[in-house]
Amino acid sequence: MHQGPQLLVSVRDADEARAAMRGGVDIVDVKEPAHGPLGMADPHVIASVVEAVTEHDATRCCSAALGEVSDWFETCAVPALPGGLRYAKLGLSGLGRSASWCREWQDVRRRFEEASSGSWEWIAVAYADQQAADSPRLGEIIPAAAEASCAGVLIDTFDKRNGDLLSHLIAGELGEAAVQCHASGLFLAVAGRLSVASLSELAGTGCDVVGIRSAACEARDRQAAVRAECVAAFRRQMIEVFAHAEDRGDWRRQPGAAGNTGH
Ligand SMILES: O=C[C@H](O)COP(=O)(O)O
Repeated sequence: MHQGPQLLVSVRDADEARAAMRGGVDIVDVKEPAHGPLGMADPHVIASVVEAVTEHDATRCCSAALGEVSDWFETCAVPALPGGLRYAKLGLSGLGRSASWCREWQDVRRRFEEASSGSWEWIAVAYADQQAADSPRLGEIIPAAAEASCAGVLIDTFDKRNGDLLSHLIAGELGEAAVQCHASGLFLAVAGRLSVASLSELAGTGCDVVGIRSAACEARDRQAAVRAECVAAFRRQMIEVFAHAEDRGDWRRQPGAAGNTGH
């Protein structure tokens, strides 16, 4: 059994979730890619993915993208999330110059919690292309995530047309982020147009979760459907590359082992 990072695959519906599970995904992330980097799927779709995952294999878990915090400013009501989610995440784009982004993030998190009967843990999201996203900096988000009792931090890219994660942050910066996250009881997930070619650089960073959508789809087109063969091929490479780099990082921490619980 491999002990490297867990593999997260973003899926848009239950069919894609089943394909990702055939390919060996660990964390099934529900996201509508047509609605942006953290596009929220319809709550009924989220519920059907949770059901498909629970039926298939209870050892896998689900996360959901809930859009950007700013998406919910003008909306009176946020939708109720279905039960069975392990993690949820909200983006912070557009809040880079807001002195009150932490409070705005907290307010939207609270609204989702109050609207829903189930519970989950939060993942804070830092965009590697922080200027394009106009989001708070990674260095501000990690302590805020710890303060908010998040389970982890995801570093992703905002503009999916402009480079991958490693074109915005070098492996050393990801390694520093992993050290800071782990010191605060948070796991570190990384994503952003990652491919098998990214794996050797990621292997020394200490990341706990590797997230993909593009690499899980035919021809790396993130709007296309997730294919089991693409997920399986990525997973095989991930296990191999991380096994060879065993002594280079502290990647043995897994989501769920964090000191923080609840939200
Ligand atoms: O959370 C993971 C993202 O959905 C990754 O998507 P991407 O590989 O297309 O950047």
